[in-house]
Amino acid sequence: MSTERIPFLKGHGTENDFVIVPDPGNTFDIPASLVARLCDRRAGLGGDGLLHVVRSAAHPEAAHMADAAEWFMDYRNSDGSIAEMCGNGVRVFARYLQRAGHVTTGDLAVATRAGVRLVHIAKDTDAGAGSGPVTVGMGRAELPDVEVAVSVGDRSWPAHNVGMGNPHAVVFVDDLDDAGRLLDAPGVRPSTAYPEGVNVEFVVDLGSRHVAMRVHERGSGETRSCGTGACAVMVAAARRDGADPSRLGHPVTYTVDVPGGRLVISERPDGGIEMSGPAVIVAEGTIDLAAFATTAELGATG
Ligand SMILES: N[C@@H](CCC[C@H](N)C(=O)O)C(=O)O
Repeated sequence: MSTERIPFLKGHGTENDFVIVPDPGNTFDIPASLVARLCDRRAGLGGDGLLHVVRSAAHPEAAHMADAAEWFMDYRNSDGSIAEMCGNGVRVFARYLQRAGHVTTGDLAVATRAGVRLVHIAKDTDAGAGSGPVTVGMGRAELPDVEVAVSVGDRSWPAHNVGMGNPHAVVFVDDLDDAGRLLDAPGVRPSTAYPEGVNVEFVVDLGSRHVAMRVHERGSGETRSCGTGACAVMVAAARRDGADPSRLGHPVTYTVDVPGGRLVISERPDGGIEMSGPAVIVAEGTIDLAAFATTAELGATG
């Protein structure tokens, strides 16, 4: 990257936090190593992931969606790896577009690696600018017919295999502490079930159609929320509870509490899933790229 200073914002959705890099023309090269440094909570800005904001027409992975969605969410996990979709991220992405004046409240389409997602930005509440919830059409869940199991230490549970554009394994446990410290990724078997890795959600019941979860995210570790994970949890809970909307013939709604807040998720009889939650921008500034170069890189350029 030749540019020495680039703009950034910081935002979160239910405390799943992101470094946002606006780059409409896709002129910045942001390699995985730089993503990891920017997301580092001690040596960088800190974040569970990075949202690279690019016009679809300017990005080779999104140009085919440019007619349907002007903007592409080029999402990266905090270790620099690429993911297909980020449910909290797409709400924060929409909030950034609103704040930057690219869109107003109402409907917009966002291109992602999982396809185009329709987003609705609600009007502000009395709480101030950017306070209205953001609702995202998350598409349909895929339910591969493969038995999977999740383990932590010497304990193991059968898991629900749910695809939300990205892969999830959902386990129902008696206590969220059963997940342990989640510093390391839980074991998931068989390894062939998730060749690209997996996000793992641990879930407890709080009441009727009300659950709480913790998550270990592929590429980011334990986070305080995962939007796609919450949708996977909703789908798994509805199947477990005999509340499959396609059988009932009406929508089903679950409240999913995460360590960083609350998400409300509905599934329609046609399988379409909608998620609502907050999206907040908390800071804006400039990144001095020289400060993120390694000693070796500085030596090579200096
Ligand atoms: N936090 C996100 C999911 C981000 C991607 C995930 N770690 C993966 O690799 O699939 C969300 O809110 O959905």
